[in-house]
Amino acid sequence: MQARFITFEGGEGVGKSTQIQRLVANLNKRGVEAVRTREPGGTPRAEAIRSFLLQGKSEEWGPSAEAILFAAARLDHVNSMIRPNLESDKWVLSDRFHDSTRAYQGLNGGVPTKLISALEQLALDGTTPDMTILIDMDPELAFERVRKRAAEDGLDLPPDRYEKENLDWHRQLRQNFLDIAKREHERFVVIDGDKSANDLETAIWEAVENRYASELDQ
Ligand SMILES: Nc1ncnc2c1ncn2[C@@H]1O[C@H](COP(=O)(O)OP(=O)(O)OP(=O)(O)O)[C@@H](O)[C@H]1O
Ligand SMILES: Cc1cn([C@H]2C[C@H](O)[C@@H](COP(=O)(O)O)O2)c(=O)[nH]c1=O
Repeated sequence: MQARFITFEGGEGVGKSTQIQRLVANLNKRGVEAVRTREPGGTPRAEAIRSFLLQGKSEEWGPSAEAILFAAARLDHVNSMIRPNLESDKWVLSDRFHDSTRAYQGLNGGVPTKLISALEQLALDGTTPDMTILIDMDPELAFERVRKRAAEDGLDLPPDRYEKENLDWHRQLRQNFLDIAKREHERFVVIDGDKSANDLETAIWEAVENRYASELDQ
């Protein structure tokens, strides 16, 4: 069976982490070895860059430098984690990947497409996702979920680098992802995130099963 590389994308709090865990479990039930990872991060070196970026320490450097840092983390992630797992026939599911750089640093941050494309070429070097699941939802509703989670966990954490941007910024971000998905409609599946976690799980499983029916039947 050919190993597949699936990425999850979308704004803050739309349910990516929840659904990626469920998809790994569903694939495992079908006898598929699947591993879960995230960006920025997924390797010790990339996690170090994640802390620096999400604590906002890079903000004063500007969006182009931040895009370069996300790409540096991605280069290590692809070379040390994603590609080796795919080569040993494991499916890799990543919570965010290069479309986040396009949407956050490129389309919202104003980083020129030429730089974004050059960084993609450098970091991915041909390791492009086979399928991208975009969980699309109103950012206001998604932030309600994030606030509820923080209240339930008794946490009073400061918002991270991008959570603190205003609602218009996040509405534009949502549109950016939808525009990317429209341009690359063969790779993307857009799922409405405004449903229960169980209904979302079913919709995502149907999309994956539909696309890889012959492989999952082996
Ligand atoms: N379908 C859903 N309905 C209601 N709440 C949900 C749903 N899916 C996830 N949640 C809750 O919403 C919060 C955010 O979910 P999750 O962490 O999966 O989102 P995320 O997209 O990975 O977030 P982030 O971008 O902040 O990492 C969590 O508290 C989670 O339990
Ligand atoms: C990969 C990637 C991520 N980001 C942003 C998006 C989020 O605000 C954070 C990651 O946090 P999460 O809770 O794990 O979703 O980083 C970005 O701006 N550019 C990127 O390439």
